[in-house]
Amino acid sequence: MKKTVTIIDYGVGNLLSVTRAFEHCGATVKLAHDAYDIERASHLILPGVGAFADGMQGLRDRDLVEPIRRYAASGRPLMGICLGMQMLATASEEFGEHEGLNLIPGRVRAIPRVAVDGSALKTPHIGWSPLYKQAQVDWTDTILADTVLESSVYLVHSFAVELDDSADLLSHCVYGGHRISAVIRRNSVVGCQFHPEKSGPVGLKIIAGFLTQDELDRASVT
Ligand SMILES: NC(=O)CC[C@H](N)C(=O)O
Repeated sequence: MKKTVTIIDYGVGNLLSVTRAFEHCGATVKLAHDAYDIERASHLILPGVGAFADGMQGLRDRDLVEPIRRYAASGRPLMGICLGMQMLATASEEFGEHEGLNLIPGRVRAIPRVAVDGSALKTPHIGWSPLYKQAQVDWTDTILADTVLESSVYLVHSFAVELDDSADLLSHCVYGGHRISAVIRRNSVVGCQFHPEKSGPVGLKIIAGFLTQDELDRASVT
């Protein structure tokens, strides 16, 4: 059955490329502008490009913060992309201290300016990086299930999520020898620091994997 994906339109997001990618994977795409649209969604996407503070202000201006938190608590699938992933965290240090959605506990901090070998590290990190899976994770029920190990994905970012609980990490990238959270997940909420809509066939597999995710039993949502 054709899945319907609802993309949150809060004034800060690359809606067109995300829409095209989900439609390419066979989904019907709707945009969410208010709480009603979010309450009716079965698969919700939080895209995002730009500054964390602007993103969260965009949600607050539209009274979308609590509806997104209620949606996540219901156990339905939610995917945050790039800035959208960062907004799933507790808070961000990007240009100050800003509260996030706190759906996956962690803090958004600047990626290091110095590589582990002591050389200077350019930011933003722009380009393709292999996606390394966490060995202890059971992949069968995740969005990465069909993804080839160490497939490359496309990133554009200067900040990254540092998780409170490493059990929420599904996959990491490596930049300058530092581990960068690439895919994080708690309950039905998943975040991609990279852009799956711009990561070619691998990105489309990850998007298709998200479409296979179904609502969790509410009792299992921690
Ligand atoms: N491409 C982006 O929107 C980046 C998100 C965030 N501002 C960061 O620098 O990590």
